[in-house]
Amino acid sequence: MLFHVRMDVHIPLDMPAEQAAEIKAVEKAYSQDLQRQGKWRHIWRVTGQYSNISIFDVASNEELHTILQGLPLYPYMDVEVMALNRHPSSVRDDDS
Ligand SMILES: O=C(O)CC1=CCC(=O)O1
Repeated sequence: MLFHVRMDVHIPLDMPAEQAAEIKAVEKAYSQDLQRQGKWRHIWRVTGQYSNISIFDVASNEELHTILQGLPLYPYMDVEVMALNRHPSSVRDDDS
């Protein structure tokens, strides 16, 4: 199942820089592990914003929910999820 996910990150301004850097490092490793597993298919920075647009390929709504709640930055994010279906006009074999 494919999902389009937008994550807007709002790290509190009073969080110590060292703590923020540590959370971001753990977040990166978590994300890259899921990318290597093929579950986090794409991640794109939204130009000019501390936001990303991601495509997840997971087995269920529950799996996506668990992945998102496991993000180290999750407590500091607004997350928007859209479920995707294959478009009948698509010529791509890898988008379902
Ligand atoms: O920087 C972001 O957009 C938040 C984030 C999600 C995965 C990652 O590595 O950073």
